[in-house]
Amino acid sequence: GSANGTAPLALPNFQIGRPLGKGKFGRVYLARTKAPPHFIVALKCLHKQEIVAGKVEKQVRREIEIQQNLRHPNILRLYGYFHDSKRIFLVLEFAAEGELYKQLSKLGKFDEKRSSRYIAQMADALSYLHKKHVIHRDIKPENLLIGLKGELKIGDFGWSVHAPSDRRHTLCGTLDYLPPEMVEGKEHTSKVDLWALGVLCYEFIVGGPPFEDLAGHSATYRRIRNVDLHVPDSVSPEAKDLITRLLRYNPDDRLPLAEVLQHPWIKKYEKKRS
Ligand SMILES: Cn1ncc2ncnc(NCCc3cnc(NC(=O)Nc4cccc(C(F)(F)F)c4)s3)c21
Repeated sequence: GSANGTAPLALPNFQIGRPLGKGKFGRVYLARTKAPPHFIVALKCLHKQEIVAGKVEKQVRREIEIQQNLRHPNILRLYGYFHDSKRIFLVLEFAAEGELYKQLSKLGKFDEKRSSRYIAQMADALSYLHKKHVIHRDIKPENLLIGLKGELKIGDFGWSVHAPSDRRHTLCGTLDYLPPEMVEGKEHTSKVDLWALGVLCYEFIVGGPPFEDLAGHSATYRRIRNVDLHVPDSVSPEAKDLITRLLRYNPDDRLPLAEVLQHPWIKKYEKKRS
């Protein structure tokens, strides 16, 4: 029970603020609890008929079940959810600095110090996820947010699964982050996230994904399968070394997360402990 007699996680208990963004299946609003302490959250509103039409209700359920049990500073918290006749609401941690991809498109690319810190935070979050046998499977700038202290937060576990998984999904959205094994519809393991980490590192430093091919999907597929990688000379040798150790065709040849966190390019920019 609560002060006004309704369950705490219910719409009447929230004051809705400005829209924060809109995704495929619904909008996100800044919100706060009416009753003190005024807890600030991001409220994602999903429309049930769109979820049913998109045949993604299983994924939303899985996301809620997975994300509710995750506690890590670089993973956006899902505090809970509630629904009314037409909508499902996800009560999410509010990431005060907003969407990472917006900063990336505004700046064009990140300097290597900022990129290194983001990649270190990603590797930390991914090793936490993999220890819980969760593969995110959808690591890309659009799913990353930035917290109050400039820290990276992985959001949107809509495509995460318990490892290993070979469930075929109609993969929607960008192909740029898919590893060869997913492009070829093979069984995939948590090592798909290692490939995505390499793609992300390249995109942060260079400003665009490594296998993008404006000739279209099949050209991108081919470049991914052939690991047709060209790292510009503007990229430092240490950063290039990490990228090439993650973007390996064979999942078992990809640098494990523990070694990513010990890589010279990561240690070089680690926050100095005063
Ligand atoms: C923009 N913005 N600015 C600040 C800020 N702070 C927090 N959050 C923000 N935005 C919301 C980020 C999200 C986190 N988790 C999500 N989860 C989801 O959207 N799940 C989901 C939906 C529909 C269908 C499916 C599936 F699986 F069925 F496909 C899964 S969206 C913020």
